[in-house]
Amino acid sequence: MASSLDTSKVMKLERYNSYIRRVNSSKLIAASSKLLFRVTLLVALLLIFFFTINYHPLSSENTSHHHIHTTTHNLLSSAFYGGGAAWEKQVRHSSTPRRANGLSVLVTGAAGFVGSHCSMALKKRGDGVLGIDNFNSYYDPSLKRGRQKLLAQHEIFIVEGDINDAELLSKLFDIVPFTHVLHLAAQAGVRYAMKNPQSYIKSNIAGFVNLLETAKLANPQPAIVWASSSSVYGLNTNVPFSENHRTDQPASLYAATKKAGEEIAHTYNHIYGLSLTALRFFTVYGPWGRPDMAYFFFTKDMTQGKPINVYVTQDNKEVARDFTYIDDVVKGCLGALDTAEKSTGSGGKKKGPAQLRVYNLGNTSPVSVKKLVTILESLLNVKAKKNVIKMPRNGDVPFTHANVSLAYRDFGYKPTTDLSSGLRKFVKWYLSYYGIQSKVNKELNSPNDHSED
Ligand SMILES: O=C(O)[C@H]1O[C@H](OP(=O)(O)OP(=O)(O)OC[C@H]2O[C@@H](n3ccc(=O)[nH]c3=O)[C@H](O)[C@@H]2O)[C@H](O)[C@@H](O)[C@@H]1O
Repeated sequence: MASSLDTSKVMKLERYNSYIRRVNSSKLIAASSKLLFRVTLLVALLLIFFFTINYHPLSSENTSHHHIHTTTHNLLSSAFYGGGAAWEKQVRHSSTPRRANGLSVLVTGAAGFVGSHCSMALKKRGDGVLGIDNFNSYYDPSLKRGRQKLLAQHEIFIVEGDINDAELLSKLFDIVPFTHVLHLAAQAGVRYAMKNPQSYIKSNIAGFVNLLETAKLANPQPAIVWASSSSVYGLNTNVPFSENHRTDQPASLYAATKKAGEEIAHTYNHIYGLSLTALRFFTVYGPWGRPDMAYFFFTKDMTQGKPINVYVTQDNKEVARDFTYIDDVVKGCLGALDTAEKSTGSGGKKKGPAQLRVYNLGNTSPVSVKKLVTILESLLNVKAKKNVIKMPRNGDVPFTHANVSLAYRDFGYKPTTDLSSGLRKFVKWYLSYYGIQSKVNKELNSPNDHSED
């Protein structure tokens, strides 16, 4: 009896245990399917989110949107980037020349100062122009958006992207057989290099190499004209600066990266047969200029009654620059593009020697910073609050002065705008762009001034 009672107890206990196991396992299944559902939902939402913000905007004017766009673009692969039939159509339309034997030019840094002016000039004469720009915030991106808007009115499309994005670059070269690249995208500014050295390495060295890597593989290989800088002359005291003077004493990291660019250009020309032309720009100024440059922020500070720092050398001598007006520089860039010979390589292989050139694009008549301020005082009709201080040891050189005979010989480069006339055009643009009604000198609107800027 006792044993049959025990047996039934054991059976009951087993049934109970098995019931508990069933309940537990169905609970477990329910819980894990809930979890699975939530994870799937989350992944789907994330995918939708990334896809939406990475979809290439066709004519985005929205800066905050762009900020998210570039940030996420850095996180994700460029597989999501650009693309789409409408986007490709714009790329093709913008880069197609409208004249016989017109060039098809990829302009890097097209929303920049020199880039936007050159893009317009090329388009006006019937060449095809496609821009690329990352719209970074080194200086007020709304000015870059303003230039983008102007370019869009002339049917020039700017792809929003970085020259470090190899996939994007090769995609552009797959779509368009560019004849030329005008490479102006860079981290500019001499003094900022002490604050953010890495940005110079990223844009001026890594970005340039990335572009050259893409160009060497392209078929046809384009001819490349790119922006070097007068700063490569560094501490050279031999004046005026000629292309054969020494450039091995850079005074700033900025100058060193531009000099490195010139050496890298030599390598790609030598190994892959790329046609490469470096243009050493001398302190370019004018309408739609860069707000980080002295003439620009002096104008801003002077109109707001703020003091400005006017540098002198350690031994109290005046600091001077060979200030060069934008229209002259644009003519130089177009001249260099027009005389650039074809690259000789294909599919990454050199087929013969190719052109390798370096030119100064300056104004040939240096003006002191003190004089620059006097001109601005007269144009703005205000007295500057000047702090005359010794030039901080931050990469600046005491003076620059270009010899441009080589550019004159090879493509007729001849600067025609003196600093007063150029600054008049700049100030006129500045006051109108920023909507400043001021007690500005009536002379600004002199009848001789037919500027379109
Ligand atoms: O030609 C070049 O290679 C370079 O020209 C400019 O560099 P920089 O000539 O130094 O031009 P600014 O920064 O506008 O300075 C112009 C002059 O004003 C002086 N300065 C600058 C700032 C300031 O507060 N006070 C002042 O007196 C500088 O020492 C310099 O002599 C550009 O900023 C560089 O990107 C370019 O590569």
